[in-house]
Amino acid sequence: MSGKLIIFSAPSGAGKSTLVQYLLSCGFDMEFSVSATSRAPRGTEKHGVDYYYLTPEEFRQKIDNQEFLEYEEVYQNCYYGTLRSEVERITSQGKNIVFDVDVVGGLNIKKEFGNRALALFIAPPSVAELKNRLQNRGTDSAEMIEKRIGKAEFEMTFAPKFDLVIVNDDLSKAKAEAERSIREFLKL
Ligand SMILES: Nc1ncnc2c1ncn2[C@@H]1O[C@H](COP(=O)(O)OP(=O)(O)OP(=O)(O)O)[C@@H](O)[C@H]1O
Ligand SMILES: Nc1nc2c(ncn2[C@@H]2O[C@H](COP(=O)(O)O)[C@@H](O)[C@H]2O)c(=O)[nH]1
Repeated sequence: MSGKLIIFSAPSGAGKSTLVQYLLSCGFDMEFSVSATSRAPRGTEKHGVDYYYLTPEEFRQKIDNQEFLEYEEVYQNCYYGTLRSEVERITSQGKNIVFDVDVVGGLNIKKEFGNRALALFIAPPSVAELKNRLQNRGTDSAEMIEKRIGKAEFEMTFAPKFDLVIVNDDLSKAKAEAERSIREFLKL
């Protein structure tokens, strides 16, 4: 028994978490892949629900033990990665798995799983709007927002490598498009 993989990647602030949370409420037979990170929990985030929170040393130890399917040092000394054990835990039960990962991580998962994975790129309507969204979200310092925006311009160049690009301008249209593409991929 093995489930399928659905990957959401986007520059930070484009709205992938918003779309993933919506899709998880739609009744699809799929579970969220909880990533590991060495960043500190924000607000009400919980260990094992939003992320597995590790120290940078613990994270590097797992890299050395080859426990990651993919990982990135997304910002300096701030790692994010997908544990092989998480993917195995979910897909071995025949359940589909949904990922919310950065652009390079998403392409690495797609490369490993080929047609068993659907890779969706969520694009913002513009970089200016991306900055607005990060500022309005209120979770990051001005310095961190600048880092995220700097990375976004590079990440946008990877959009053509994905199976589908969804422009998240009107949120309800983006939700409908994501839902439709997943139904088609899962043949529902
Ligand atoms: N279509 C939209 N129009 C306006 N605001 C939006 C839209 N989609 C999402 N947002 C808002 O933009 C902000 C960023 O969205 P979200 O946190 O989902 O982005 P993300 O891509 O998951 O970012 P990160 O990678 O940093 O976790 C949130 O405050 C969210 O409510
Ligand atoms: N390559 C990976 N990137 C990941 C993973 N989990 C999350 N992320 C990405 O990191 C940034 C920042 O996230 P935040 O929670 O600090 O806002 C964002 O783009 C995430 O998608 C992962 O397992 N691998």
